[in-house]
Amino acid sequence: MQGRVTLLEANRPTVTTADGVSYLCYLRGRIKRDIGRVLVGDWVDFEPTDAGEGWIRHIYPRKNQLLRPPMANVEGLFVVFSVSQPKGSLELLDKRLVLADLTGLAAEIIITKIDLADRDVVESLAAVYRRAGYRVWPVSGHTGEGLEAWRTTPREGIWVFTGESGVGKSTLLHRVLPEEEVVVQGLSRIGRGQQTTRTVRLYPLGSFWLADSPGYTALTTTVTDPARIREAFGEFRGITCRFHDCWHRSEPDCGVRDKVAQGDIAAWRYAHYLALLQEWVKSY
Ligand SMILES: Nc1nc2c(ncn2[C@@H]2O[C@H](COP(=O)(O)OP(=O)(O)OP(=O)(O)O)[C@@H](O)[C@H]2O)c(=O)[nH]1
Ligand SMILES: [Zn+2]
Repeated sequence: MQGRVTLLEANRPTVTTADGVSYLCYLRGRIKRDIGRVLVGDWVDFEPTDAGEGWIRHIYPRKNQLLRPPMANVEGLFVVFSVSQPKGSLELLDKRLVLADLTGLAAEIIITKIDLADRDVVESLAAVYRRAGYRVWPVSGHTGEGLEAWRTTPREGIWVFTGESGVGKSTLLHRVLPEEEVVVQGLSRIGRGQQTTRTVRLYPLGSFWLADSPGYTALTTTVTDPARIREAFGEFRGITCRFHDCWHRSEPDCGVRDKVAQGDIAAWRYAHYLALLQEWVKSY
């Protein structure tokens, strides 16, 4: 049978099939040797036992892999942002969005705590990111406003919350997942070594899977091609510059800089673009 690893607890994967049945599985020694450890998100073939458990026989190749939380085959990130209490950093937001893009992950932006925020501020922020090509969801984890539209939008695969501490990620999780099923995140020791790993569980949420991963999502990349960073700023697309390969830095007749000067492109987005170029592409 085929299924997806939806939980890894004490080194034992739980595999869930397309019809929603879960099997607590074992990993054969040979697979451990050949593939290493199984990750939440892995697609596997397994052999069910009479006792309702299963033996994993095969792990399918992974499309991608996150280090923290340790997961495979992630489709996208919900980058959670708050304009007040705490006021989020737009620099970190842009960095996360670009890193997601470079890692091959989709990204959508959730602006939460809108019950505490100035609506005009939320709307103008949303407009900037929609212009850059993102789906933006203004919501409140407290009143529930906006959550239905976000949750019921069709998506595929596994989605993970990410964002700064205290922004309201766990509040959103508790709001959309069935109360009795949400396990409090714990630290569990895995293997013989000293490393500790947080468990992640996947929940089906309409058309997609939501991971109840803890706050921090580690994304790292080594960019050698600065064009990838330029492409990650969707609002630059379709703008004409004198040079078709313009970096929008100090080149003459740069359409992007004109748009920034006119206020059509947010000055902070442009500033973050320049900063990221500098930070990641040292030789540039
Ligand atoms: N008014 C209001 N408060 C919220 C909202 N969402 C979360 N909070 C509050 O903000 C605080 C932090 O929320 P959490 O959900 O714990 O934030 P988190 O992102 O999971 O935080 P970390 O675990 O540190 O990463 C809590 O006191 C919540 O009650 C919201 O939509 N409106
Ligand atoms: Zn330009």
